Amino acid sequence: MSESVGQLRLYNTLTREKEHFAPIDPQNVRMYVCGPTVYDYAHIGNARPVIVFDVLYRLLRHVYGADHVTYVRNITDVDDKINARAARDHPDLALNDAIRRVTEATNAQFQADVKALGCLEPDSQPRATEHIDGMRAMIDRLVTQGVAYVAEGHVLFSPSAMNAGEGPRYGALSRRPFDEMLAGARVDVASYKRDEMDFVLWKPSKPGEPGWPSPAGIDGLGRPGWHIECSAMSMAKLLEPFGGGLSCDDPMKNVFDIHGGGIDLVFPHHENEIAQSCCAFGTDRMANIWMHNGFLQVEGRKMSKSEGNFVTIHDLLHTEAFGGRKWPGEVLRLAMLMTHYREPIDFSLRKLEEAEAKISSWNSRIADWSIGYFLCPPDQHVVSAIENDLDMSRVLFRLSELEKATGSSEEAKAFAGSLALLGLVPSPEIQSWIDHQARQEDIEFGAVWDENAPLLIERPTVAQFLLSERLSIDRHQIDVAIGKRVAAIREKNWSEADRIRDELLGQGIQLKDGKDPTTGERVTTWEVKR
Ligand SMILES: Nc1ncnc2c1ncn2[C@@H]1O[C@H](COP(=O)(O)OP(=O)(O)OP(=O)(O)O)[C@@H](O)[C@H]1O
Ligand SMILES: [Zn+2]
Repeated sequence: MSESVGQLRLYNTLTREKEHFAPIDPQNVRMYVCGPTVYDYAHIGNARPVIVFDVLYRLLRHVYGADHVTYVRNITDVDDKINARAARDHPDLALNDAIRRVTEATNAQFQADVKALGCLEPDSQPRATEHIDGMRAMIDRLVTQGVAYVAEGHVLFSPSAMNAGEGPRYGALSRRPFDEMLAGARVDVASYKRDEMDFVLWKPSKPGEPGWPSPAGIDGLGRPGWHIECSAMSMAKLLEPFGGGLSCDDPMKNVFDIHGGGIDLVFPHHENEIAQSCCAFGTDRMANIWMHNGFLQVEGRKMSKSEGNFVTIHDLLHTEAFGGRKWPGEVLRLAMLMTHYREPIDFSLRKLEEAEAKISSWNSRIADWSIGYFLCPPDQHVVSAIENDLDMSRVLFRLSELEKATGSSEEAKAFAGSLALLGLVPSPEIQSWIDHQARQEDIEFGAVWDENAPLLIERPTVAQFLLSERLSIDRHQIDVAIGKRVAAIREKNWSEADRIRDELLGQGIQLKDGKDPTTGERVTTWEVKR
């Protein structure tokens, strides 16, 4: 753990205050973020929570240690929108096969998209369809407790039954008056509901639709509602392995640290998650801190599929759909991080250009300084700024100070380490992949390398940059080896001289012996073997 333990402050939607963060168990800091519903390409608005919570994840790993943080981001692979898309796109297939096609392809695309945006993989990415048993068990518990009821093959949760009890209040997170919640719920007013506010935990499936044996003694197959999915997946991944869950009545074992998502999820989704989990476990909270990112907007309106004002992450990375050109992942990432995560962002060409100018000036500074990102610890002021509810404007200010440092100074190294902490450099996996590729004879930097590696396609500047960075890390080592070889040649120890030459060649470094035109002395230079 670093010395900054205990400095972290996060804005909590539950209390509407910036709070000091104290993990329930510093050995295992637990965070859950609502992930995508996989039926279509993710748009750049969907990338905002992924990037914001990736920065928080990286910070938590820095503060508490990489092995002491569990980050779960779910994949919603059961949803009516998915069924509709599957039927439309694959009319020739049985619905369940069509659904599998849609969810697998969409999920693979999402994973590739967010990786290109520099996001680490969460520790766990549960799929709703793998946790139906947990959902059924929670639903049974809620029915037994009298806060949910069966009607016409559905199971519904009753907020008014919850509020009639002793426990936490429904509506505490969104703090909306009941009538406003009614309007905002956008729930269909179905005949089987006792109350308009009641929301679906389980619904019957028609023949041919995906379905599982139903809970609460209902005959026939059915499927879960969206909200119960997150309650069950957070239970399975953040509570059960640590002694919590439905069979445990220790309240603290059934609470985790941080729950996140976009601001649109506060109501009804998160309100409903809280209602389900708190009633099922008998706790007063589901998670201690609730964090929500603001919208990414276009001309003042939320970017969304239904508005039709969206551009996909894939299109930004790989096509010329936006601004007539492609945009590298780190530029998109920085453009997102230049605004505080709770503020709205207006997505524009100018924003991307501004981010790109910063990235290229930073990259060339680091290349000039010959510093490796991953070897340097981040600057403490940058860490403190991120710890202050991800205060990116202070981070950017500090980076602009550090950028003025001189090469190989502590500040220069702290600058490089800070960019690594922010995920603004390609990940180590990508870097080692590039190193591997660089050793292949037929690699031409600047070319399209591999259609199956979309991350690197059309990103020659990053590739070249990484190559120079890799070499700058090794440069000293190369110079030392050349010095030893010169000494061996002087002693006429040819076998040792050849051994050193071959060893370097094995690392992709080709030596060239020549003579200085004026002094006539032997000069050895080197280049990357092509
Ligand atoms: N314009 C946006 N700005 C910021 N976050 C967003 C935006 N649109 C969606 N999100 C977030 O993306 C995450 C994934 O949500 P989901 O897959 O349900 O997308 P969505 O809400 O269906 O998108 P859309 O509104 O376009 O239909 C959620 O956390 C949601 O809050
Ligand atoms: Zn959720």
